[in-house]
Amino acid sequence: MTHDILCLGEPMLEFNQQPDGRYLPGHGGDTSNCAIAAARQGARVGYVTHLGADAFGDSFMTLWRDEGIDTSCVRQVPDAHTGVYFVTHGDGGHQFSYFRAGSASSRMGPQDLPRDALEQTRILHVSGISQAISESAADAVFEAIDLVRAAGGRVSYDTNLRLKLWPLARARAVIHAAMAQCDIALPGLEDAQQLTGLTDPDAIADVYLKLGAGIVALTLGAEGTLVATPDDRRRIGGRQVTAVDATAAGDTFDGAFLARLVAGDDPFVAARYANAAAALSTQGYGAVAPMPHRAAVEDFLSKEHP
Ligand SMILES: O=C(O)C(=O)C[C@H](O)[C@H](O)COP(=O)(O)O
Repeated sequence: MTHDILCLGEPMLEFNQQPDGRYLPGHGGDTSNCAIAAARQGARVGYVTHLGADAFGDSFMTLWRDEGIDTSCVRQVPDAHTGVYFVTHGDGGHQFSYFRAGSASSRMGPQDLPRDALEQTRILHVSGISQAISESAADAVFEAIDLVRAAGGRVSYDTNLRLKLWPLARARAVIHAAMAQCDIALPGLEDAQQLTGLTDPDAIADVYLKLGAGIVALTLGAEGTLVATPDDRRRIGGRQVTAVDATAAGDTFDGAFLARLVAGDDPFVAARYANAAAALSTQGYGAVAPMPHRAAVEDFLSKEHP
């Protein structure tokens, strides 16, 4: 199968704190979230990872199959577990606590890559988290990027800076080395401010264009997105909704944005669509459950008053 989008990284079982203190089980992991968001917009999506041969791993296989995501590049391994994380909600928004060290995904290395699938995909999507989980996973991402680009595919990269997983200096070195090989840069504003030391969104977009990306979509939270190409740049306004949980809003943006790019939209039109999808995804708890399908996004956009 030729994929429009192949995502590579670590999925994790999610336990998301509810207003009554109980934890709602679900599925998370940034690149898995992106894969599901893209599939819900109609893209042909596959996922590359290792899971534990455990009930959590089984539940991801069922989830992805239900979402129409190709799992032929996923392996369940007997000697390591599937990662887990908890989401708690406080004054500063949501927080993540991880139980992922030694997980099956973090033990992946370059030798585990599905070379044929990587050489055939139109877009490979990876992130700072895909590289932060272990040195072997970081190496696997670099190798995957080389394979995809040598075969003529494009690479998309979300910074997703997680300082619980690695220190800033190492994150900066690895993320920027990888982004120098990427076509589509998807930094979040707070991540990019820490990674570049700059505050101004336009100056940050310039950094990522200079690194080599042909499209930069810098997400600005509720303010929307700054989309920049070497020839043009525009701020695409955010959508106002009543948000209860922003977990995976960035990943939903990524998946929807990439799905619309492969469908032929220009990056500015794709960002308007993806802003709407991301806003809708904040209206319920959990990473995956509230992600909208295409019809809901179209409906929301049709009610827009510019
Ligand atoms: O932190 C990790 O390692 C995860 O993968 C857990 C989450 O599912 C994503 O981080 C959500 O990502 P955002 O879209 O940026 O909210």
